[in-house]
Amino acid sequence: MKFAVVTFPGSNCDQDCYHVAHEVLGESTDMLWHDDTADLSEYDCIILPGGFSYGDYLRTGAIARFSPMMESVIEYAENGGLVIGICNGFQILLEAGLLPGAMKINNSLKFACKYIDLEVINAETPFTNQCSEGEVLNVPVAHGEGNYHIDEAGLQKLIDNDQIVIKYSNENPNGSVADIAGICNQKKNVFGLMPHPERCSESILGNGSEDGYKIFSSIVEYVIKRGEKNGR
Ligand SMILES: NC(=O)CC[C@H](N)C(=O)O
Repeated sequence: MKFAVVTFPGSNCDQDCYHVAHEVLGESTDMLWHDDTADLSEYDCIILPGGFSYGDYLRTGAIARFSPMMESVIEYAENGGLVIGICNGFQILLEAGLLPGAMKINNSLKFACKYIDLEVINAETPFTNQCSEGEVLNVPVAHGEGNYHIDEAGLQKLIDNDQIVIKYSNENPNGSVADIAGICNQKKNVFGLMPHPERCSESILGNGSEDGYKIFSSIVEYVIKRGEKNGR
């Protein structure tokens, strides 16, 4: 399969995502630059990485959302392409309107940087099929603006459509509504999460968790199965 990672000015997890996709998973992976547009149809999954795009000015993701490459990503997502936005990538997906809701500054007004337990709520998405429902994953968070907000009607929609993919388990590090750590769109092809699975996808890092690998291997598994179904 083929991944692409988009780099924005201020991205700081793009190389980590590339490393996991290319080195750890062993999949073909391209780096794309925010200021280009591209026909993304050759890719099986686009990764919007974490970081501080445009210095987090205005609101996180609010400027990056207008990058030319995001026009291509929006078109790709609307055609059913897989998109995963990690941390700042999630913030960009919200600003781009590919996912519902908005991000506020953490309730603590402090940057939260720690390992945290997550509960898998929906294990039937392209991004979580290697997990089981209720499984707890230990994955680091690192953000100042991860306080996910959505109004009551919006939250009910997320619940009704099984769009809440992962929740904070023991501790909510930012005050997000309903302990939400990651959501997908209604069609389940766009996924945004605040925690960083690319930071815990291999044992050599020595941090005791490789749980992030399950998110990336879910994507590979989904693409393989989809290919088999389509006779590819
Ligand atoms: N690790 C990141 O992606 C940083 C997230 C973000 N820009 C924040 O601090 O909220």
